[in-house]
Amino acid sequence: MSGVTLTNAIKKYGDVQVIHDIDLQIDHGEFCVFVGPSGCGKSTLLRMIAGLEETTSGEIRIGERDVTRVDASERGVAMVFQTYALYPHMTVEENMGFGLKMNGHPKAAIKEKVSEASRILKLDDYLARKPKALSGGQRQRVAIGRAIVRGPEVFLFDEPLSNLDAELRVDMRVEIARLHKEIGATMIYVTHDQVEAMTLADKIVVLRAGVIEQVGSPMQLYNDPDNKFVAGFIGSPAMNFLEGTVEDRKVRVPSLADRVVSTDVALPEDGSKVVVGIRPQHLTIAPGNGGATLDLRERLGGVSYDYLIAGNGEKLIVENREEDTLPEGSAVIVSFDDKHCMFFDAETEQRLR
Ligand SMILES: Nc1ncnc2c1ncn2[C@@H]1O[C@H](COP(=O)(O)OP(=O)(O)OP(=O)(O)O)[C@@H](O)[C@H]1O
Repeated sequence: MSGVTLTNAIKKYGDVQVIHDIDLQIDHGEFCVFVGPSGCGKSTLLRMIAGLEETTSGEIRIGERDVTRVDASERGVAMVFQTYALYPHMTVEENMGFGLKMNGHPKAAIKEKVSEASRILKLDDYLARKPKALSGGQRQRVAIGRAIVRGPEVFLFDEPLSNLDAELRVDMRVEIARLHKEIGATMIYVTHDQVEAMTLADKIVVLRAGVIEQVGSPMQLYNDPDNKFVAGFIGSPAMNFLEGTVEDRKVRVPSLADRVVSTDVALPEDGSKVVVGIRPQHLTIAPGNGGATLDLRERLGGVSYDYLIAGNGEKLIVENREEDTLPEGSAVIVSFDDKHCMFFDAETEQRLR
């Protein structure tokens, strides 16, 4: 069994602490995705697991082994980076087998491992080519192949798709999901793309400023975020947030013409400020004086996104599946079912439950 366990993991660069006391359990065979905004420490945490960054204190285990002070090459992990760094003068086959060759593996064993990886990644037709004769997506597949032939217990991916164009990213995302299904190894994947996180992960770890904000399955984080940060980060387009005031155990939303929202969550005392969160697909608009204006409509085909400006300047996005002809600049009434609202403490940003 080769899950990964972090206990009180801390990373400091000099006096600057960038990873704070991380406790995390990644189960054997799990696809775990680290997400978070730029600079939150995703890559650092991955590199600590890989052994490419020293862990200042705390413990990292792979399966039963404490690998905290173990050399990267001895950890049983293989890493795939954003830049694939293939050897330009070697063929695909030689690139994939190179690591094994350097470790003195017999030729026949290397050939067998490379052909197995090539089968999984559908690279059979390209084995004799040099990297320059491959597309970006094919090159990244070779880089993944290089990781597979090493037979690691844990695969680590550091934003492997961010150099690819949008269409290829989607294809490669599907390939990586398929690869995980086929080989069933533990995989840890870093991205700042929440769509990648949602579609690939069994478990998402949301990081902010070196701290775990929440861990859970994609739908757990989407349906039941612990705080405003996670609620705003998971889901696309992002959840809308509006200022509200508690009154008589309800919430009044000034920017939507003082719409009053009922809820059975535990609200703070009257007069307190709260943040009301509601997802774009739970809002509908109709012409009328409801305190908001349709600023811009973005048509994507089957769906449109309506960008509204509500009273006091708050912005809202509404997902619209109708063929609506309402002109931009119209005054609109925004409707929603109260049960779809979430509430957050305005100070701590924690979810009110
Ligand atoms: N060698 C270093 N010395 C000092 N600080 C560093 C060093 N490497 C990284 N950091 C800092 O650690 C923090 C986390 O960086 P990291 O690269 O892990 O973030 P990230 O979430 O992967 O960001 P991105 O998505 O932009 O790659 C950042 O604030 C960064 O400036």
